[in-house]
Amino acid sequence: MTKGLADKKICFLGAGSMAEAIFRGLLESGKTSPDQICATNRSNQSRLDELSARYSIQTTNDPSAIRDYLALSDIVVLAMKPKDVMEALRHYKSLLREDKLLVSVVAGLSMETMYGLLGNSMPIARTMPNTSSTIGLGATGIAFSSSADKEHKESVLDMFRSVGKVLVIEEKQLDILTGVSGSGPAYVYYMMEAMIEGGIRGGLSAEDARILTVQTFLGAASMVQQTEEDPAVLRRKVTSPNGTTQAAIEKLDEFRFPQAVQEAVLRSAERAAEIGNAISLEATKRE
Ligand SMILES: NC(=O)C1=CN([C@@H]2O[C@H](COP(=O)(O)OP(=O)(O)OC[C@H]3O[C@@H](n4cnc5c(N)ncnc54)[C@H](O)[C@@H]3O)[C@@H](O)[C@H]2O)C=CC1
Ligand SMILES: O=C(O)[C@@H]1CCC=N1
Repeated sequence: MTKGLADKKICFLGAGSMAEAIFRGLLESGKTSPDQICATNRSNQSRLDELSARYSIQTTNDPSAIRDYLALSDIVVLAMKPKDVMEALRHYKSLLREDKLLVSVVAGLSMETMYGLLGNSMPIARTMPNTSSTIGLGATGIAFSSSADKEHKESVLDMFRSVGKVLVIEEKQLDILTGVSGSGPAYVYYMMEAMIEGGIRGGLSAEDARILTVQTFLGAASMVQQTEEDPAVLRRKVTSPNGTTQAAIEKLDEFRFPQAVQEAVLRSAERAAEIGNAISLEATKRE
């Protein structure tokens, strides 16, 4: 077990897909043991039963037990939907103090808004992981508050390195990082869905179209990673003059594929900012 997370108690506020991806990585990498982890939600008992059976962690949805776990925790991971954040931070703010570290995975939620809701300057790591963390192949962006010290940073880096690659960036870059890698897996799945459908339309069985598509994505991503070549260079190596790939790329260009993907990335970033602004506005209104 590394120094960063050794003996640290970690409480997850939210027990959904992101929370599970992170604590699964922590447990599988051996960076924490199950007794260090507690996952909580508001009311879904069967989900908590499933998680405690699968990972042997502590779970609860009882508000007073959540308070007890929070009081004992060194690290609190905010892993709920943006719409639930304001209420949760207000509800638990007396327990979220400078002696703990808050790790948020919530899209768009700024440190300024969190500090406004908490009314203190506890150390915060604002992060943006993705669901590939579930299998240790996540990509996570992290920005730290100025109150985060070396040990806090080491703990958070340890946490997210256990589920994939980590980039420490400025907070203002987190929204665009969300557009690339936070939402990114969905664009890739969308393209895979379309390729499978195209294969089926052309006469392949659904199973064969899926096998070929998955292997093509795995192979292409690994080629970029292992050869370190520019994707554009690798694309040109597939594209014989006047061949099949050129014909296909011309069709993608006809539908403005590159523009569509770029606009999607930017729109996701814009949406993250909108979500963050909406929470900030709501928080100020209710002060
Ligand atoms: N799903 C994704 O691909 C990614 C999600 N995120 C962020 O992660 C956060 C969570 O997303 P998911 O795990 O997908 O959501 P989810 O809907 O799977 O899980 C949310 C969990 O929060 C719980 N919750 C709500 N209010 C609570 C409260 N007051 N106390 C304790 N638990 C509470 C819910 O019961 C549920 O267990 C979101 O803010 C999202 O922006 C970040 C990166 C990627
Ligand atoms: O769609 C969302 O809002 C979350 C954040 C990044 C990925 N999923």
